[in-house]
Amino acid sequence: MKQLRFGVFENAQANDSGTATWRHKGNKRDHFDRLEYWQEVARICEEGGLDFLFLADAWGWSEVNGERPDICSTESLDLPRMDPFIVAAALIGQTKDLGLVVTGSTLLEQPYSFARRMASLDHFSEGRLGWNVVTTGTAETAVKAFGVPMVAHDDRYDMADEFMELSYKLFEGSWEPDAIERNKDGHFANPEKVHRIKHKGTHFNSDGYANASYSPQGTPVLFQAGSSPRGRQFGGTHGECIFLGGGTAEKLAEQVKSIRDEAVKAGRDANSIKLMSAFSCVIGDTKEEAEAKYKEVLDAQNPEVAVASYAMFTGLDLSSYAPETKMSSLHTELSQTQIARFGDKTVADVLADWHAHGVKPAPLVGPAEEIADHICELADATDLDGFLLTPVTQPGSTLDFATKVLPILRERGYAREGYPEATLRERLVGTATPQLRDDHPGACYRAGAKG
Ligand SMILES: Cc1cc2nc3c(=O)[nH]c(=O)nc-3n(C[C@H](O)[C@H](O)[C@H](O)COP(=O)(O)O)c2cc1C
Repeated sequence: MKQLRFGVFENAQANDSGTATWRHKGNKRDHFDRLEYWQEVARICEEGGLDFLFLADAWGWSEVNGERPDICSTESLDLPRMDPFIVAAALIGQTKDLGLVVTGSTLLEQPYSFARRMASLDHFSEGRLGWNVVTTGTAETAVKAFGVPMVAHDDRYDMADEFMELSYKLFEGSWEPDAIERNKDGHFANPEKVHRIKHKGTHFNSDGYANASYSPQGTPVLFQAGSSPRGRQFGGTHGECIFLGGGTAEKLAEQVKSIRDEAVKAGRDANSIKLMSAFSCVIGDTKEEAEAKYKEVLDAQNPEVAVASYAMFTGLDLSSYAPETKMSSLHTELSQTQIARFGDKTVADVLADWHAHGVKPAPLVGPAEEIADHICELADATDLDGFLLTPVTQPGSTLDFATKVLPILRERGYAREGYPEATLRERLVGTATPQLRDDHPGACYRAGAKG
């Protein structure tokens, strides 16, 4: 039996993942732009002993035939959003142990300034920062908004590899961990321990000194969730904690193995990567109560959201097809996964499915014991290291999980008691020190960067 890790998926916007549950009377997510909302979520996470709060993010928005449908505004489907870095910064002083994971795009950020922002958060949080590395799937609208050239899918991962290389130089190689002496009778920093880094690449150039000094973890804990073959290869090379989108035990076990195999190919220990599956739940004292609770969530959602949101991923307007049309007869040049994954289902089945949970995994609906059983069985059958709760409503979903399911998992030995005195990396990845493991590709850039 493994002691599992647990995180909560959040997004600084009113809805996420293709659903729009903001109208539900108990859901406070529509106040995502108020600090009190985030303070409450963070407090629940920390009191519940969760490992981290994960702040997803995306740039851009989805369009159908070059337009943003009005329902995207009336139901707040992609916009507006808040900056996850600012949310994390605002929560550092409110929390003591909770890990804070921010999403940063290798397509749209500038590595040099990005490294300073990350180091600042890692310093202030005393080593509780994680970086979810994304190449930005919503690239087309995002690049137009940023006024930068479009980069094709696999090339975005090549660009991400180079972004990582330069980031490692800045995080690991410019300032040695003990460069700062802060000695009023001597030096502030030892010049022999501050190194110039040089990087001349295909996408990025940099020549100079990192703007911020070595932070408690050096490189923040690296999270990733790419699922394409190139995405898995990237994750196996750089990721320390990888999210899977959920699914059956069989599918998850296959994905876990494939990512561990990628790690080995990259010269890393297979178990140095922690694999966490997204999951969702609605909890009641009885099955009937949980089902009634879930029905309230579904009833609060405008059914047209499913049509608009599905069209965003595929460009297809499912309302224009007969309900009994087989999904296998449709075609898109956008996300083909969003057709293929429904196999032989009909248009009516898919709209019902999408209305219920969008791209999130279908929630487990039932009493806390049943949810805990499912988590334990999945962990035993798959070699997963943990789970990422994708809430249905907030902060209710997190509160229910933290106060009803986690105590059962603790009793059974699947979840740890309390927080150890450790950085996020030591706690989550199980490293002996706060820094990257020696077999991680970033470790070779420590002190005295390569040119
Ligand atoms: C749990 C989870 C969280 C994710 N969070 C984000 C995110 O915050 N921002 C983002 O652009 N993509 C996010 N993704 C998507 C992945 O990072 C990735 O872009 C997507 O799986 C497509 O990868 P691929 O092109 O390699 O298949 C997430 C995926 C999962 C499963």
